[in-house]
Amino acid sequence: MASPLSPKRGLVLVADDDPVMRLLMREMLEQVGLDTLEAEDGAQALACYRGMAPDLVLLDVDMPAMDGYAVCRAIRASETQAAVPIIMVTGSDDLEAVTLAYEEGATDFVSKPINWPILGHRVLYVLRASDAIARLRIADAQNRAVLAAIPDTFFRLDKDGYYLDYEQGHDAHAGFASEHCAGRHLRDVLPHDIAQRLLEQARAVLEQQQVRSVDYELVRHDAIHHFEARLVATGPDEVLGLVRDISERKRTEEQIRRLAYCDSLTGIPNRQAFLETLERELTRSRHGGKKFAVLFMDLDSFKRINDTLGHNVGDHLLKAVSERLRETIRPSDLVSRAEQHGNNLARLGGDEFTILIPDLERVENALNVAHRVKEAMRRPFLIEGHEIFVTASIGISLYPEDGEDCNSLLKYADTAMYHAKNCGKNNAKLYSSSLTMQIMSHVKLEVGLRRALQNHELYLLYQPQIDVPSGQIVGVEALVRWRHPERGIISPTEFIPLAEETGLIVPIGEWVLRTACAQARSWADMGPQPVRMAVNLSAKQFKDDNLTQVVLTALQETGLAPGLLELELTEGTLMDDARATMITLDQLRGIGVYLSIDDFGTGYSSMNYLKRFDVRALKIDKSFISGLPQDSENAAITRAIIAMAHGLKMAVVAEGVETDEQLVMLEHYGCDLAQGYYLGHPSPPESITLMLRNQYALASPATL
Ligand SMILES: Nc1nc2c(ncn2[C@@H]2O[C@@H]3COP(=O)(O)O[C@H]4[C@@H](O)[C@H](n5cnc6c(=O)[nH]c(N)nc65)O[C@@H]4COP(=O)(O)O[C@H]3[C@H]2O)c(=O)[nH]1
Repeated sequence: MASPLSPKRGLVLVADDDPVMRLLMREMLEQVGLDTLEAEDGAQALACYRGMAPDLVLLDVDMPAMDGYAVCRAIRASETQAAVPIIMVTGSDDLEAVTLAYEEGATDFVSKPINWPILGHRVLYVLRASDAIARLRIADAQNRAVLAAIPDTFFRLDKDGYYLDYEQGHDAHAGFASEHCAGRHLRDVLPHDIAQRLLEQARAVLEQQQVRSVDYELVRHDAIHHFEARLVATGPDEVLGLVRDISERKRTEEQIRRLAYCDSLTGIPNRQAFLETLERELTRSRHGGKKFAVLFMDLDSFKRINDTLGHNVGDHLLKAVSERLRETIRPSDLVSRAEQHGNNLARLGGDEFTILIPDLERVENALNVAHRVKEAMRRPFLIEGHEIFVTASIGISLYPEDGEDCNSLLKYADTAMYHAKNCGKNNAKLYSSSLTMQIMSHVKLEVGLRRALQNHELYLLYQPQIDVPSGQIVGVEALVRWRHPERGIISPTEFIPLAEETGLIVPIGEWVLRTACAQARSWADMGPQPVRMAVNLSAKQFKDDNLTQVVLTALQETGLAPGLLELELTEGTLMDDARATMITLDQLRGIGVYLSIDDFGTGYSSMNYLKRFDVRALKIDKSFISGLPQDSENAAITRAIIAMAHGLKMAVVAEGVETDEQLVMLEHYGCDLAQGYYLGHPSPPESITLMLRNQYALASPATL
């Protein structure tokens, strides 16, 4: 009966000169399912072995002519591959025979007298063991082949971190010599921190029986090499490590990272890189209870430069800007950690740049950086022979005050930047939640303003202008108001800038002009001395190519004499683009309208310009009048302006006259006209009609 232990049956050569022994042996072996062959002497045994290739040889030591030892030796000598198991049958307790048998290459022995019942099992066991050894040999050969084929260095470690062995890989630069490591501790071979990490991971590998890897860097032959050690448990207390030089892979990864994270034009980090830096900073600051700021910078006139000087110059400018920013944000107040430095600055796209200021102790630090950036941008850029002047608008958001996540912080810095732009460019503004409210209401106001004209929500008030010596009303200024359906009356100081920004000033201005001209015409028809109608023109209106035509049409449609229309311009409007201004002024003068300068004294106040522009009158800003008569400085300025204007044959209007004393003083200085609450508030047309009626009645009662 076959033994349940036997994995496979086989062919056994039984060699013995005693036929009884051979018979018994064969009987026992066939009992356990083995096939047998027999040989009656050594020579026959050898021939049989060569001819039949048995799986096992049972060999009696004492045989005539060629004994068992000689046969064993001959078999072993002829073997090229796996060794066939040979069991020698020796005399009882013949230690010398046993020793000799092993020396000749025997696998096992049985001694006489043979324990027949167990012989078959013994043979089966040896067959199985030799089978296992053969398999092990194959596996070992395969392992060696694999290890020889891969370039990695490999080693074995015990659980305490001692190298059991160490086999250097193909790249001799990468590893250590075998004798340098075998028997030594990781710490004696590698820098302490790397050894520690390897040891920790090796222990984890033993605990969890999972493959783990550790990346580390070593300076080898004056160059930094990156290595990856993969650790795998090969027993309960033993770890196999495969070490590969991954420097090339790291370089490729770095190259890919650079391509994915760098702005190709300027070489600084791009939006993606910045967002990731921001994310890391957020986590760091959250844990460390720290603050940081995000600066959002936009160049004020980049589009103009691109359009006028071409994209090539635009690209060069962006490069130069990023370089200058890099220099500007280098000082230590900006950079908390060296490796962070490069990523603190980024180009989000177009002319938008961002800067991260970590470890912010005071908000002022962020403002200081913004200030430095602004100053750096103001220095002219020399690009392809062009001297280019740019300014920057900067918005700042703060963590944690303004937001708790990257997108919000970036969005708020952007919002603050727009606010800075709206506040006159070349500005830096902090974001505050009230700013969002402000912007929201700004947007709502804009939507409302677009409807205001159609819905007849705009109307004009008129403020009288008095001839100082005579006290007569000689003119009125038209001042627009907006009756908002929900908010009530809105001042022009609030909605005119918005109208300018959105371009709505052009249709609104046109409406004001037509309405005012029509009103002036109806007053002109009322009496002998017609009053002049002053209308404010904002800068945008003045630049509108259609302005002259609009003025002409308003005059023609209403039939108002051009000399009765006064257009008030501010100094800023006139100075903006001198050449274009001269042309428009010439055209307006050609029509015959009266031109004056509003808010004089608050801007450039240049006499040269006044001469060149050749306007008929100037209005002294009310800020100079309000201090009179006590403020001696303002008094001196007012007197000087009046004298200068008269020298240029210009009439002078004083704005904001609120008291009798002011009027007396202005009269004393020779001021021509005055306007202000003391003389009349901005009023509805009916009130002015009444005033004019009274005036005409007093002058000539017969006309009433
Ligand atoms: N404190 C004080 N203020 C006085 C006194 N007398 C008059 N004012 C105010 O001073 C402003 C004078 O107008 P502005 O300098 O042309 O300044 C105007 C003008 O620049 C602009 N604006 C008004 N209407 C129009 C318009 O139809 N078109 C354009 N483009 N701008 C306009 O809005 C500005 C403000 O207009 P308002 O709010 O009507 O304010 C008016 C007027 O109400 C006084 O005695 N004391």
